[in-house]
Amino acid sequence: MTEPQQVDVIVVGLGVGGEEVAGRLAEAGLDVVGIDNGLVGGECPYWGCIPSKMMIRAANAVAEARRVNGLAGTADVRPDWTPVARRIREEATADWDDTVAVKRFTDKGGHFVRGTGRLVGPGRVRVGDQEFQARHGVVVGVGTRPSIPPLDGLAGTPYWTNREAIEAAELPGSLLVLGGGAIGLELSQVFARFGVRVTVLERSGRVLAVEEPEASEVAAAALRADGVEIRTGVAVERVDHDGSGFTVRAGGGARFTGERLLVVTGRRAHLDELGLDTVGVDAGQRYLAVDDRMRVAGRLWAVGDVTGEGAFTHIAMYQADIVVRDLLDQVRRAAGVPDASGTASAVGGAVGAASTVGGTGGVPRADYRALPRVTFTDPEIGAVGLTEQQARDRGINVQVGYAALSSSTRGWIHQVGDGGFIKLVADADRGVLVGATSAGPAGGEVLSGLVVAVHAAVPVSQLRHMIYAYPTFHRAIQTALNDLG
Ligand SMILES: Cc1cc2nc3c(=O)[nH]c(=O)nc-3n(C[C@H](O)[C@H](O)[C@H](O)COP(=O)(O)OP(=O)(O)OC[C@H]3O[C@@H](n4cnc5c(N)ncnc54)[C@H](O)[C@@H]3O)c2cc1C
Ligand SMILES: NC(=O)c1ccc[n+]([C@@H]2O[C@H](COP(=O)([O-])OP(=O)(O)OC[C@H]3O[C@@H](n4cnc5c(N)ncnc54)[C@H](O)[C@@H]3O)[C@@H](O)[C@H]2O)c1
Repeated sequence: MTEPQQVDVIVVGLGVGGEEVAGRLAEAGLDVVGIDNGLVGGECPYWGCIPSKMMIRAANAVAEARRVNGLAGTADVRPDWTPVARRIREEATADWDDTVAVKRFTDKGGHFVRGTGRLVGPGRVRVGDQEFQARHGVVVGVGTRPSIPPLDGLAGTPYWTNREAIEAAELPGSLLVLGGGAIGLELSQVFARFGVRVTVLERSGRVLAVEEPEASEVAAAALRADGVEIRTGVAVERVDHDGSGFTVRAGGGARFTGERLLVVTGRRAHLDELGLDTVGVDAGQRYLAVDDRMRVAGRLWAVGDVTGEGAFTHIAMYQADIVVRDLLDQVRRAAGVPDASGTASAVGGAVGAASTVGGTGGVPRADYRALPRVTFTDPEIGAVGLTEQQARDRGINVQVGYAALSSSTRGWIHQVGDGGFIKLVADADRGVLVGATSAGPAGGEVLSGLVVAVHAAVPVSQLRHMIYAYPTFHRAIQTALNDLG
């Protein structure tokens, strides 16, 4: 082993969060090594958000075309998976090749190493037979991998995770989906709309169990209308594969069969692989705990899914911005620049950039009160902040307001496909919203106003006396506000 190579920053894992941090720090003039053992960009562009939303776009076009019947004449819709699979291969993933993403990073001045990075001491990372020592810090953005339940018979069968489902060039005749969470519901609806016989097997009492019960009902009803069979409260006991199909046996003698089995039962961080013990950090945690500046320990930061603060691309990006600013602030301080303003040119280079990027206004602290999330089923389920139950569990003096979209003018006009609602959760003592759900044809877009309301703690009295355009879906927010009680 040769002497470690001295660099400014080492980023382990160049997924959504890591790539953003590494790229921006390299652009700022720091000497950055970025390490990834998979594809630069991570899960989101290759097996997650982007290709799944391309599938959803296509499946929604199929569903909307079918709605011509009864609304606008007749339409004979014959879905074909070929253009969807082609688009994912050619436009989204370049056939799962990250050449462009690597170049994006190296063009910014970063140094890329393909391999598995592991901490071997404070500021030190080994990858293969190379070792790097970081002057300013190490950032860990290694994401998560599918959490596969230890079910009898499952290991060794050719089950799918999200990766095989996204890569599918041809669709099976039937599909069992283990897990009725975000991935399970989004992909089940897509495949059903393309003619696959889909059965969702969910362990808990309802699908999308982290959201409001009303959201679970809307999502389940929509999927059932697309022909998906949804079973909840299913305790899977055993999985078998006979070469041509799967059999899943569950409690009470239930038995389900399908040509393919998709296992989407959550995700898991793999902290044991990171060498955390060499820097005094507990590798037995479920996720890598961070403070509100994304710091794990001295000069060690983490970003994205591995932090357990919400497995969403927008969280990884939000955290990345904090890491970049905090790290550059540290660089500035190490260079003895007392204040961000005015002194940049005196020290030049990266420190100059640090003063600009991480400087005036200070380093923002992470605040997840108004964490938005959207499950892209049709109708979409958008949510922000606390659910009613979470608010009650925190001892908040809760008021709830509800409005069904089908009772709104726009919902009535929309007619077919108008399932959804607005639900508001208010803190009656403070007179502000602490959470909201917006389910509907454009539920994720309608959500934006509610995110502002929760984030900025806009008084309910002000929200009530705003003007809501007629006849929009978001006008149902006003109805729900008037229902608060
Ligand atoms: C099917 C699906 C759909 C999704 N849809 C959405 C959506 O619509 N909206 C949304 O906000 N989020 C969505 N997500 C979640 C989103 O993809 C993740 O939140 C996001 O990718 C997290 O980014 P990350 O940087 O934390 O990790 P990842 O994207 O997982 O990247 C981690 C990277 O680290 C690398 N790595 C791991 N260990 C090491 C190591 N030891 N050394 C070197 N490299 C390593 C991996 O190869 C990978 O490239 C979806 C996820 C899935 C699976
Ligand atoms: N639109 C989006 O933003 C989007 C889309 C997809 C994924 N994601 C992210 O990816 C994460 C992972 O998605 P996911 O759907 O894998 O996880 P999830 O945690 O959302 O859902 C997993 C589901 O599987 C169920 N389950 C667990 N073990 C089971 C078992 N043995 N049998 C039957 N059911 C079982 C759980 O009760 C849960 O309902 C999400 O939490 C989300 O943060 C986001």
